Amino acid sequence: MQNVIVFGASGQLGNCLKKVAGERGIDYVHFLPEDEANILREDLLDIVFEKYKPTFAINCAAYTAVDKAEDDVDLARAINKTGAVNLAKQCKTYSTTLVQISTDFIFKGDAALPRTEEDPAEPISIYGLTKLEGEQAIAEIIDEYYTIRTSWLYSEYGNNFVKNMLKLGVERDELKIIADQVGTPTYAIDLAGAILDIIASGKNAYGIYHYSNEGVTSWYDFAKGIFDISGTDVKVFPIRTSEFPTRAQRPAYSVMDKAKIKATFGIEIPYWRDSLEQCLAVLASPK
Ligand SMILES: NC(=O)C1=CN([C@@H]2O[C@H](COP(=O)(O)OP(=O)(O)OC[C@H]3O[C@@H](n4cnc5c(N)ncnc54)[C@H](OP(=O)(O)O)[C@@H]3O)[C@@H](O)[C@H]2O)C=CC1
Ligand SMILES: Cc1cn([C@H]2C[C@H](O)[C@@H](COP(=O)(O)OP(=O)(O)O[C@H]3O[C@@H](C)C(=O)[C@@H](O)[C@H]3O)O2)c(=O)[nH]c1=O
Repeated sequence: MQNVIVFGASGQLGNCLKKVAGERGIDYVHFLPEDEANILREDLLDIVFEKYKPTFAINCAAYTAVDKAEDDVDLARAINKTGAVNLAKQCKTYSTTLVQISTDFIFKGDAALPRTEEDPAEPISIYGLTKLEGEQAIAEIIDEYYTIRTSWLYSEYGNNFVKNMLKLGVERDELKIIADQVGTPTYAIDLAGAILDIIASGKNAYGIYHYSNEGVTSWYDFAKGIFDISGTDVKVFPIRTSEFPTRAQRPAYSVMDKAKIKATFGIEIPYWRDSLEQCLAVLASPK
């Protein structure tokens, strides 16, 4: 019998896991509030692991403010690396499998082919670096882990590019969006479903996996898709990265190869625009 605990439950992915688990009638996943399960508080983790003795722990907790992380290195590293270490140590004690969520931003982004799990990581931001440090620390402590790298997450919950565009689209007459950063958006609801599938599979195929929606796009085309589907009337202009300076550098190309997760777990992945339509329909529906 599975017994699963979720850290970072009030974030975007945590909320999506809650929604999908509810829709599937899964009652063995426990969503832990941060005051009960701060991943930097080893005393609280001792209590939580002793209480649940979980088969799986899903780590959705992270420092995700990419630009802010450049000036907030210690906190980003504490949450993204030390937090992961703390969870891995508990998982070792309780024979728990850790599901760690990581990012396409561990890649440099100078390749022209979808990145596989074996491709070298070379982060160009503090966020990407600290997420990679978290991945590597987990692998040094335990063998029984799934590290799932995903990209460009969005959903009806939390702060994300889709909700930001919908807001800016009504506030402004025109927007300039970077067209030379290419990747794949991921509907966090789809990712949540995949995580629950992996747990339910009963397979012990531990290691690193890539998961995003299918397809390839730029932030510019993603924004165009959001405005087309939602019927938002705003002019959108494609620009180069150099025309939109940000504190952190972002990979120019971060498309991920998903062959491994599809072959290992038989997971079917929706095309990014189909999932975007679903999310926008949810956002447009009466609350
Ligand atoms: N968002 C994205 O575009 C992408 C995200 N990812 C990865 O996916 C995962 C989920 O991201 P997402 O849900 O979007 O992120 P969010 O920022 O929405 O959620 C992260 C959650 O972690 C919580 N948290 C922060 N510090 C701690 C702590 N010490 N203990 C417990 N909880 C803490 C945050 O709480 P609070 O808000 O109070 O700080 C927040 O609720 C992360 O690992 C992220 O790196 C990967 C690719 C893309
Ligand atoms: C608001 C805005 C953004 N942009 C660009 C900046 C950036 O290159 C891109 C996306 O900006 P955001 O700040 O929304 O996204 P960002 O926070 O960089 O998204 C990343 O978050 C982390 C957590 C991840 O792990 C990544 O996979 C990725 O999703 O859009 C424009 O070109 N014009 C605009 O008006």
